[in-house]
This record gives sequence, structure tokens and C-alpha cells, in this order.
Amino acid sequence: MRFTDLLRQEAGPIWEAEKQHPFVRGIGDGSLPLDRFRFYLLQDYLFLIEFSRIFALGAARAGDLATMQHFASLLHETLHTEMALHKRYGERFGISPAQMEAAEPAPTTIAYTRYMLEAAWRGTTADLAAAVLPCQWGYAEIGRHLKETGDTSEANPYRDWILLYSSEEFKATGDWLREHLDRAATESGTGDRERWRALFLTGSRYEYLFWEMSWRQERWPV
Ligand SMILES: Cc1ncc(CO)c(N)n1
Repeated sequence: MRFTDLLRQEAGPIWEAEKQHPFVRGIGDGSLPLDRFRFYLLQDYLFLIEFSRIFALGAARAGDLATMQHFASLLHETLHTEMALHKRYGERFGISPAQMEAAEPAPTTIAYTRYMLEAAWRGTTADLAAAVLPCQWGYAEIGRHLKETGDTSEANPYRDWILLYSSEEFKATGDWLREHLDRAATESGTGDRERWRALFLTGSRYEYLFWEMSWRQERWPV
């Protein structure tokens, strides 16, 4: 069994809870209240800026040209394709990209992005892959799940979101990250694998928390 299949299996209950989360179900059937999506949109825009920084670090850290190219394309896809989706949704709400960029990050957005950034600064490109896999692979899985079970008609305001994250192009980026980590796992000891396992599980929990934060529209208490 592949190392990442083992990780996925262990994170099973967390990923299942994500699929069952009212925010995710609401995207699927289009019933999510717009103010909750608007909150998510701003936080996720800030999230994607930091996420891009992580891929840039991956390119800088890459041990070979092919790895550098993969991280560079992840960087490009995030900055241009994914953030373009968010900008289009922003337009529908009458929010400019500058306003989105100037939004105040909520506690969970800061905690999650800094958690991944720290792992990326400190570790190797395999550590980086373990930390970001719950995002990239997780969104591809949720996208596909919602495409299969949800409403992708024009009536669903979240249709474009579902279509982007269920696309083959998006899935391919997560597939490469998995291969990168699996390759490293075959050449490493239990210490490394244990660290990657912890990164993957904590990342998965933060993915869940990001839905929860958006559902509750989390604010600083003081
Ligand atoms: C919180 C979060 N995780 C993953 C993705 C996918 O890149 C995203 N846009 N936002």
C-alpha cells in the first residue's frame, strides 16, 4: 500500500466529517447562506496568498528541475486559476480584489497558514507536500464528491466552485504531490514518516476547522 493511502485511511474520519459538514453540504446543494460564503471567500483569498508562498518555497527548495517545474506550476495555478475563481465570486458580491486582499484574517486562517508555512520553512519538499496534501487532495476529493452528489445546475450559486475543484486539472496537482511524498517515503526512515503523518493529520484537522470557521464566521473575541 502506498504511504499516502495509509495516511488517507488514518485521516478517514476527519475527511468524512468534512464531507458531512453543513458548509460543504450547503455548497453541494446550493443552500449555503451567501453571507457565510462571502466570509469564506475573503478568508480563502488570504489563505491562497500564503498557500502560494509555500509553493514558491517548494520551487526554491527543489532538488531537481522536474520538482522545481511542478512547484512552479502549482504556484501559477494557485495564483492565477484558483484566485481568479475567488475574484469572480468577489465581483458578484461587489468586492474588489484590493478589498479582498485587505480583509482581516480570522484566527483559524492565521493558525492554519502559519502552521503550513512553518513546516515548509523548516523541512524538506516532502514535509511541504505532507503539510499541503490535505488541502490539495482534500479539495479535489470534496469537489468530486459534490459533483457526484450535489447540484451542478445553473441554479446552484456555488456551481463554479464545484466545477473547478472537481476538474481533472486540479486533481492532477494533488496527484503529483502524493507521488512526491510516496517517493520520499520509500527512501526514508520511520522518524521522517512519523513527522509526515503528524503533518498530514493536523493539516486534515485544520481543513475541517476552516469549514467550521466559515460556518460560524469566526471573529476575534476581543
Ligand atoms: C482552506 C483551503 N484548503 C484547500 C484549498 C485548495 O487549494 C483552498 N482553496 N482552501
